[in-house]
Amino acid sequence: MDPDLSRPGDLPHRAVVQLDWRQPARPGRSAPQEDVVTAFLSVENLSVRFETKDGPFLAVDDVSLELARGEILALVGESGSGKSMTSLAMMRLLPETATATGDILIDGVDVLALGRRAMEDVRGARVGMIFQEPMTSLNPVLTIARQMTEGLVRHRRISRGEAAVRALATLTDVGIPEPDRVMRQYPHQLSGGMRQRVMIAAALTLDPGVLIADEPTTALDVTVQAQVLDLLVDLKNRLGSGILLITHDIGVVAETADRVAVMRAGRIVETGNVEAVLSAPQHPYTKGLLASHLTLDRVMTKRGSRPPRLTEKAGAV
Ligand SMILES: Nc1ncnc2c1ncn2[C@@H]1O[C@H](COP(=O)(O)OP(=O)(O)OP(=O)(O)O)[C@@H](O)[C@H]1O
Repeated sequence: MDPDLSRPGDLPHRAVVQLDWRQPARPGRSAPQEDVVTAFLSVENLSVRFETKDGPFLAVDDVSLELARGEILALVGESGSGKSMTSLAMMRLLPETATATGDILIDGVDVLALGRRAMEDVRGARVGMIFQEPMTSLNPVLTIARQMTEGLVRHRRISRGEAAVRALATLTDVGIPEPDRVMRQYPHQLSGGMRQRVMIAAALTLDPGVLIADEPTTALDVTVQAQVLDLLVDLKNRLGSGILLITHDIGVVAETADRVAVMRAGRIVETGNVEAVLSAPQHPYTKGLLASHLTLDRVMTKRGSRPPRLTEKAGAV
């Protein structure tokens, strides 16, 4: 599908070139121009506060992060550290008792300032979301075809027939064998791994710049987990998707991510390139996370021994 270049959200990430604002032009010199990896998603000083009977509680405390297209940023931390609240705030899907403050820019759009209808357009079209358990996101009484084409018909105003062609192509993109047959099936007729692939395909149909994947493999068995993670890396490389990968598993970070932000008690305590953070963690909490998982050698060995690419696999899950 050709991108609609009139919409900033459809610009291929490689085309993003901007003046480097960090180096203002001096008299007599032309302003330096260079390729800058522009953040598609930018979060600044985000806090999420709950009013509880014991008083206010900050589930997310002054979090800042950026994500460009074509990279995977892992947000890692133990249960309760605030990962999900951070991502739900980005999608404006927080519980009603929560209040978010700060700045969240998605493709230049100030998410916290949007009205409800405008936010519905951002969801799906600019940011796709994948959850841990696809059955909670897929509608059990609708065929896969119906669920895959709904967003396209609504957001892109194309016919059901055109939407079906696009849906079929996206199912093929995520490595689903016999996509024609899968289109006619219901979620319960698919394996867990296949459902997660369908979920990823559904999130991709509108060609969003960013995918938020909240523990996308936790509910899957180990072999299928590796295949789904491999798929995310493949999508990043092939389609240039930016992926925010939320996980409690440092092994998943080592396997998949380019950069990592380590979260603890609502705050980001350490951030950097994965190799740098995993081989020389600075914060005691990061050291603890690593120690409680695998020895460092094993984590880094895992990263070096990525499973074969999707296209080389004999059978998809
Ligand atoms: N409705 C709520 N009211 C009050 N506190 C809440 C509510 N929902 C979540 N919290 C608290 O917010 C904090 C952050 O929760 P969050 O779900 O973001 O953590 P997490 O890192 O995603 O954990 P997990 O991996 O278990 O999902 C936790 O301490 C949690 O107890």
